[in-house]
Amino acid sequence: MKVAPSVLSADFGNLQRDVEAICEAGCDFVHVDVMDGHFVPNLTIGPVVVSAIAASATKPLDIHLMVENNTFFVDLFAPLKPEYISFHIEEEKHPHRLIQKIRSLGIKPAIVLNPHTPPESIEYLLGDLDMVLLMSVNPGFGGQSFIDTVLPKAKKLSAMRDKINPACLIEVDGGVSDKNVHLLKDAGVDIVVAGSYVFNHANKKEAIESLQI
Ligand SMILES: O=C(CO)[C@@H](O)[C@H](O)COP(=O)(O)O
Repeated sequence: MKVAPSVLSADFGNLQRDVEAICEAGCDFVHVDVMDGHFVPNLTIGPVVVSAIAASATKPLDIHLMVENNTFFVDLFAPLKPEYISFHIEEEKHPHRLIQKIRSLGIKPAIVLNPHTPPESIEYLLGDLDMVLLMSVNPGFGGQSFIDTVLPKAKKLSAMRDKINPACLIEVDGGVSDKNVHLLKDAGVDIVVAGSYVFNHANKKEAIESLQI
């Protein structure tokens, strides 16, 4: 299991220190939550702060867009050369076109599904994706409880992925800890995003390693 700590739970007064700390502690990706105050009822960071994160990070960025105008934000963040840009299927009229655009910029395209969105909604996109991100909380905030219906959903998606595009990774985000990571692994998940679990832990290396099972 690979681990992408969510910077949303970092101390923003000491962002450089916290980003360096998770990278030194052995995380696999740095997960960056971009919220516009419209698609979700919260507002986070834009390209100025994300470029400061990129400058401190020694691990690849995994940018999760929670925004209304995906194309505008893809253009804003592409120059930072993240590993992944993920966008919500619920907010995109032309997801296939956007996948092609992200790939043409040299970035791996990923799609995010909210807790209620079925995996079948992306059946005909799966072959073109590098990753699918399943939300296990309602997007917008860190520190929420894990919604366990993501487990059968991840299993279903994993079976679809094995048939259609075995190289496509499955990531789960929200309420992840050492208590549920084994269940996620059994369901076929490859990457977990963890915010409060990693940043509230006294020893970040220990926290990250407890998820890298
Ligand atoms: O995208 C989001 C929330 O919208 C997540 O990345 C959270 O930031 C994860 O935080 P925890 O649930 O692990 O505290």
